[in-house]
Amino acid sequence: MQSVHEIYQVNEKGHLVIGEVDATTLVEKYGTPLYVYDINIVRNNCREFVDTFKQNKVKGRVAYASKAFSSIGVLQVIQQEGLYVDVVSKGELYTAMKAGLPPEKIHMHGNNKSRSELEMAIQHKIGCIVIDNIYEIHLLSELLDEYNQEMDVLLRVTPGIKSKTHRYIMTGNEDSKFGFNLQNGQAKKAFEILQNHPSIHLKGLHCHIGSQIFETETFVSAVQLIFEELSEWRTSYEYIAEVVNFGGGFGISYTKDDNPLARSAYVEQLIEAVQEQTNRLNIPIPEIWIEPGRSIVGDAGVTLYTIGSMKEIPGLRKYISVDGGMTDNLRPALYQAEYEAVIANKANLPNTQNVSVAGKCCESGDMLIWDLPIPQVEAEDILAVFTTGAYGYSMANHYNRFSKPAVVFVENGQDQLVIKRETYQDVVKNDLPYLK
Ligand SMILES: Cc1ncc(COP(=O)(O)O)c(C=O)c1O
Ligand SMILES: N[C@@H](CCCC[NH3+])C(=O)O
Repeated sequence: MQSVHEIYQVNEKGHLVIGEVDATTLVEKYGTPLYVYDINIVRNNCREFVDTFKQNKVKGRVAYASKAFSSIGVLQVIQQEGLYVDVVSKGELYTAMKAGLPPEKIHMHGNNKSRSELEMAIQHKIGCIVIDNIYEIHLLSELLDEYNQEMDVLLRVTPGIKSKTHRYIMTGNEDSKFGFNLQNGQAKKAFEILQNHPSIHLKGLHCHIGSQIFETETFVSAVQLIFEELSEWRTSYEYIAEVVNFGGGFGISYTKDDNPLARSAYVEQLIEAVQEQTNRLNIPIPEIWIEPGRSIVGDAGVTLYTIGSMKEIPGLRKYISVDGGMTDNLRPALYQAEYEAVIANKANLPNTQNVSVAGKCCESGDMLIWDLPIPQVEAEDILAVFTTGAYGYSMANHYNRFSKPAVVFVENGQDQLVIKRETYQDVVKNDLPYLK
């Protein structure tokens, strides 16, 4: 596999170019750390998913999992590309509404939706709620009565599949906090409550087996298990699902060692597996919904940092420190995630040393990259870390009271600020003095 940065160009000055804009110009204009998104990549990723359904002449729906990166600007792009949006909180729902998404194009997830989250979903008349547990069924039912409203739902099931990914991002295994267990009859119990419910309309089943998955066998197993269940419900209750939703989880390439399939290949495998099951069971093919997050925005993002201090421990390691770290990218600390990077202002120089890139938080574990080949560098050089578009800004935090970086979109040579850099006033804005 090629290195991820090989998709980027380097200009005659030897500077990295993102979306036809010199990365060093962006740094001069907006400062660092800076998240930069090439919006053409986001658009192409959306289109690949949508077009695969069209080409296969199957009714499909692509909902962007906005947890990967939620902002008004990105959701406007998502809407322009015709996608739906999935949200997991009031904050994500609020952002989607502010971005102008029609409420019927919004789905809501969550393993512990609160009364007020469900109320907000009902008040805005969103398109679908993915129900996760029995408590939620009762709460939703009570609220729908109160509001004299109805709601389309999917039932989230955990099929008991261990997807081949990091333990923290598996969600389809039996021992998971998400969804109704298929094996032990919990899903069936939920179905029995919902089958003739006056205000909750069960459209079908949902299942998300995990994230950053490189193969399709586990998706195909999920399809088989879901249809086995649906077949039982058909025999016992004459129930026919209108929708099956297989979530997101399609892997992307962070380093040259990652070998994801094409986006279209994940979708084609899902379609094929569903068709096989519906043919076998002789039932109409339901709509197939998916919820990609990472594979929409992940490879579109690059984070630019300024290099500061450096330290060499002879015979052991050379550290270079940057002006961000686990506050803008939690993934290395949380999942030992690996990244590739280049020196944006020296992108045409040969690599002559191996370094470890440290963040500036007070944690030894705040390391962004352990082994990075780079040319000779000095303070003030710019480090560009690739593939930071998913779960970067969305998991950014204020540890050590760092302010959150700015986000810039670039497209066809134009750049635009879409999230302002936080100020220190922003950081303390909710603090109140303790008056005694
Ligand atoms: C229910 C659900 N849908 C979709 C996603 C998006 O996953 P990914 O970003 O891996 O595509 C997630 C996150 O893993 C999720 O929990
Ligand atoms: N935040 C995770 C993925 C979790 C997906 C949400 N269910 C990551 O960065 O890989």
